[in-house]
Amino acid sequence: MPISQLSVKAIRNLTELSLSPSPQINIIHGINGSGKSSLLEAIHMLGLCRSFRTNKLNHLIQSDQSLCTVFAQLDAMGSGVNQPVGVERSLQGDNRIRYAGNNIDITTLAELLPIQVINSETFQILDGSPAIRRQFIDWGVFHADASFIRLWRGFRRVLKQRNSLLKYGKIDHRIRAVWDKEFIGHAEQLNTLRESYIDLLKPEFDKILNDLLDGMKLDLSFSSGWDKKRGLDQVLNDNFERDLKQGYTSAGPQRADLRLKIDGHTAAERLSRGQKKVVVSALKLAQGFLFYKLNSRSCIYLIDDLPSELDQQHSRLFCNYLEKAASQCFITCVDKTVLSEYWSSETEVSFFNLHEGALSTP
Ligand SMILES: Nc1ncnc2c1ncn2[C@@H]1O[C@H](COP(=O)(O)OP(=O)(O)OP(=O)(O)O)[C@@H](O)[C@H]1O
Repeated sequence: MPISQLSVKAIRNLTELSLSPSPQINIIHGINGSGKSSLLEAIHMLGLCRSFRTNKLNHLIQSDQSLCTVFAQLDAMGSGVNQPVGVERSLQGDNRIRYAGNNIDITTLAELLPIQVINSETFQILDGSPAIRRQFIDWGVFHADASFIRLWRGFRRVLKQRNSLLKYGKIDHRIRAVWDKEFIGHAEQLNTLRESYIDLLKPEFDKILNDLLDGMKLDLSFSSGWDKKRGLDQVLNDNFERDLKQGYTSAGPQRADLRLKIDGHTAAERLSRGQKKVVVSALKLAQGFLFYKLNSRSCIYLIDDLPSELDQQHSRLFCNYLEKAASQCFITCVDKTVLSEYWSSETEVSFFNLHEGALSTP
């Protein structure tokens, strides 16, 4: 069981709250403004030290409070052994992260508590900028390959350095050769990790989408961020004068993207809102299934307002998949009856009613 005990203090309207969630399905219900999304945000904070709703974490801290905390008992490896994990964030921006009695960093925390969010923002995977799709890919690569984070940080450093040389305007060709070599080395390795991940993700996604969207076929493909036929060395050379004028590197993994097409058209242009929700949910489910295959443990799903955009049939199919994923899920909705019937009798489903930031007994 991932989270067996959860306590939240001073996150938005959640003054102080404790609950013992089910290892499987948790339905958080309540009227608008009762604090449902805030509870998901608290769990997200516990896993990643950030919110999925805002970059300004001070908005998360309850008005008149100087810090917020989230604490849980966590069986991170699914071995049956719980360890305490806690995150504290102050108005000054200090994070304190503790696991099993030790201070840990955010990367270690993210490894311990792999979290997937499905909410209205998840549509951005289809409609939004390539940066959002790269984030989606890199979530998977981070959890699939331990070398990713070091490589990614190295690549960011080299890219920053190359871009500042380009901005400066004059580059000695020997210095340029050194940085291009570094850039290409990092870029090729990063690209290989991303390509391998998408190769593994694709069959998972195709299968889930086929089941969820009545056999609809979408073509998922990965684009590296440069013309692979010419090779990155040649591309950097060909682009050099333009890059110098613009002051940044126009090709490389920083331009990678995920393409989703249907009958040759961009999925974002073709699909209805409900279909888009199914597609992005299928992508997130595929990541969860693949995560399980690669790591023999499950990730946690935070699903904000599951019924919105989905009809009954698709909600049911989606819930069936969540059951199969054997993940711990926290699902919010206004009316609990909508989500009461979709589960098999073996599934442990817990309901939590929120009212003005507090749990009320059923
Ligand atoms: N920093 C804060 N301090 C105190 N209260 C806050 C803070 N930020 C937001 N709130 C309040 O917390 C409440 C809970 O918001 P939340 O978005 O969690 O509700 P919800 O149950 O998900 O609602 P909905 O069903 O409308 O999506 C809101 O009334 C909001 O005004």
